[in-house]
Amino acid sequence: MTARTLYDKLWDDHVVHTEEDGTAVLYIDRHLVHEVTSPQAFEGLEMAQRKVWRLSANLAVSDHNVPTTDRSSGIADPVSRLQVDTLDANCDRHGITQFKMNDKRQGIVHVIGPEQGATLPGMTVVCGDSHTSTHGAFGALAHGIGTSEVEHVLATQTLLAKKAKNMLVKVEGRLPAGCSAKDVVLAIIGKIGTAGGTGYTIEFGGSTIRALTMEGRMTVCNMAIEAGARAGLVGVDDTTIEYVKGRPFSPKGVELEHAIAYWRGLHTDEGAHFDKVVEIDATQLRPQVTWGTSPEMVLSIEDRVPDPDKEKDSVKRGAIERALQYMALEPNKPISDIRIDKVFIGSCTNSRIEDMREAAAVVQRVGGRIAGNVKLALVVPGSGLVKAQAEAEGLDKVFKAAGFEWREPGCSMCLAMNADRLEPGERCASTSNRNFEGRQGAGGRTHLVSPAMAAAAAMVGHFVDVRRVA
Ligand SMILES: CC(C)[C@H](C(=O)O)[C@@H](O)C(=O)O
Ligand code: SF4
Repeated sequence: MTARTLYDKLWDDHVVHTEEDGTAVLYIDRHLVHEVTSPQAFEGLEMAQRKVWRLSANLAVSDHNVPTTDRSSGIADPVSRLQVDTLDANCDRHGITQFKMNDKRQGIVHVIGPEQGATLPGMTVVCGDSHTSTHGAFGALAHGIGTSEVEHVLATQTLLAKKAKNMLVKVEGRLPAGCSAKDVVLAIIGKIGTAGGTGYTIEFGGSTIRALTMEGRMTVCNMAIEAGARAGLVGVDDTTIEYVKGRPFSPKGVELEHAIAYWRGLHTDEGAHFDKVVEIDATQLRPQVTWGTSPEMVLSIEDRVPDPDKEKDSVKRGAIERALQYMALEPNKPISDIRIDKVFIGSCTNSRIEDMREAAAVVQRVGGRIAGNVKLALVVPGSGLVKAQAEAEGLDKVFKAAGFEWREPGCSMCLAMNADRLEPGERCASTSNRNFEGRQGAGGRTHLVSPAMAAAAAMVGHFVDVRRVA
């Protein structure tokens, strides 16, 4: 048999039918649903008088529009309230399992899927959300879909798809102190660009990736979409299997044994062909900070803001100039001199328990309170269960004592769809995944960093090499 990549295997195991032009019908194992991209899908289903094809494949949660402050009196904003109420009503009507806003298991869809064992190796996982790539960390074929596709999946449990090409991003070596999975993925995007993965499914491999925890692998796959690839993947190993075992939705007993036997084969065969291979030396990494308005505009904490005059390519020069203007940065300014107004530790990239621990450890190490110029520092756990775990470990106390706000789970300040946002001109150190103009609020300026770097910036008031703070 010819050697196959992990992507080839996942694809082959889910294809129901392929047309001559390559369009395939893929079977979908898990459909995650949130309030933003599902209302029209349910409406379409009802207009066609269809039922949900396989109820148990669906799991729903509201995350983008939920408030992160006290929820006892509901949602103040009428638009957000309508979105959340609509999802509740749709799930109730169809009998779809949903974690409602005040359920302890509620959280960001990409955090709760894996946490519940609803995301499993070998699955096809879709959701009307581009960061569905996160779930590829489990050796699952996972990607975002549009609202009309959400309706298609609800109605048929299948999706029309065309196979992408295979790309391998191989990261080798031990991560230096102060660097984490976030720095790895920012560096990858810095190298290949936001279009580098377009048309590919990216498998992340190499010793650095193997050494990452499942949470770290999720952080990397989460941002595959920012590298242009709809899906990111990591092969299954003991780390994967250990993480998956014993979760509410995972198989048990003999079913688990059968599943593990299958999962063990979910890696790329020796000698399989990749259409593109990129190699990264992790030992050379430094903590990363984005300076511009695209995730590829990224440098290390030891660098300076780029100088457009040094760029020969006029298109690139124009892009740098525009980004610097929006970000209100002067060329050649040391990244470590950039002062910030707000800090956001959260989002589906970095809101799991290890992220909370990493940030709290820095806060504790530096000691004292957040810097005077930092108006607001938010810590938003990715789910109610992450929040409870963090509280059991006393992390909330560490944050609160230092002046951070400890919030309820949701997308929060990752994007301006709820009450948490930047005001025009404000500058934020954020652990999220997108730094586009206005992403965190009209006129807001976003710098993407790791949880450790965000915590360090909060304490010092400007970006700082986390290896240098106390
Ligand atoms: C609202 C949703 C459709 C969107 C996405 O697809 O990713 C959001 O989650 C984001 O991060 O921009
Ligand atoms: S946390 Fe941010 S990136 Fe993730 S799903 Fe929510 S809005 Fe999208």
